[in-house]
Amino acid sequence: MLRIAIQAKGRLNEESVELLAEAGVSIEESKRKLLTRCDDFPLEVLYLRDDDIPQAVSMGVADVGIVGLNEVEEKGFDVKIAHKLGFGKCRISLAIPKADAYDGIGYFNGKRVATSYPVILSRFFKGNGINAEIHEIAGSVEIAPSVGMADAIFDIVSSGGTLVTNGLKEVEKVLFSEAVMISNQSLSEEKRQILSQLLFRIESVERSRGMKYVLLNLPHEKIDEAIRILPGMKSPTILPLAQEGWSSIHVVINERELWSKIEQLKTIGAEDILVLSLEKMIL
Ligand SMILES: Nc1ncnc2c1ncn2[C@@H]1O[C@H](COP(=O)(O)OP(=O)(O)OP(=O)(O)O)[C@@H](O)[C@H]1O
Ligand SMILES: O=P(O)(O)OC[C@H]1O[C@H](OP(=O)(O)OP(=O)(O)O)[C@H](O)[C@@H]1O
Ligand SMILES: [Mg+2]
Repeated sequence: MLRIAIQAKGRLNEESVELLAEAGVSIEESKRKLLTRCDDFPLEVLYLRDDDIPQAVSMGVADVGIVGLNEVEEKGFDVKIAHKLGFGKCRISLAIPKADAYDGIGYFNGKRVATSYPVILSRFFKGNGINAEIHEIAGSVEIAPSVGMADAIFDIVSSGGTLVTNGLKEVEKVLFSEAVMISNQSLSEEKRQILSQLLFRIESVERSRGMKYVLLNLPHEKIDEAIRILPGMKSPTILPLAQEGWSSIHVVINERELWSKIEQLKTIGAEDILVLSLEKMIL
């Protein structure tokens, strides 16, 4: 049995639960306690505050965890980053009052900077030879300059909307973060195997993201041209249709290229085109 810690509530909770469900590991909402066993996979789910996940994993209270890279860096516990998960993307940035002129990082010398990430910030300042005063606050960091609590801030930015609302501008992007799967450094062989099974499932889900399954009908003599339009992809499946002289082609296409490929296929005579979502790609 592997024990995974995920955020109890907040920004990463929903997507963590969803990812596990897509990997065939379902947690019944009705059964939800702080520690829940999954029915269909040897996994126990422990719900924690995100701040506590790195320590729980490093101590072995949980074997693995889903948490923002920012928390892993800030807390500094010895854990392994087993997989980047691609959601909860944000950055931690330095921001200053909009009206201030910014002429480089020397701006911060002698300034008071409010943040919930003092470790990452002091490492950054140290690395850049900046001597600033760091004020640790737990939340509502963006309000600090306008109430005179600080001259600048160091906090999470995603759309940048919160900064604009508070009359601030982003001047240095210090850390790019996303949700990551962390693991304890010394998992037993059995737990390591469950984790690699879980990661295999997660990778199959990730691979299918943005991919579409396309079916279309085409005259036999156009098949070579169709294959040329679809280079770089695994060879398409070609099945004869009951109608003489026609085939059905099945192919997986990246959503980004979908319309341009379909337009090209139509010009060579493709008909009856069906585009389906792909749930999983297991290689
Ligand atoms: N605006 C955002 N856009 C994208 N990701 C974000 C954003 N804000 C935070 N995150 C990511 O989501 C994580 C959790 O954010 P959340 O605001 O839920 O944390 P919290 O308030 O500290 O929660 P908790 O109650 O668990 O301590 C952050 O550590 C960060 O990795
Ligand atoms: O650049 P933006 O898209 O505006 O996002 C950034 C904001 O998002 C987070 O706060 P959240 O909304 O989670 O509220 P919180 O202060 O309760 O954490 C973070 O602390 C920033 O304040
Ligand atoms: Mg927190």
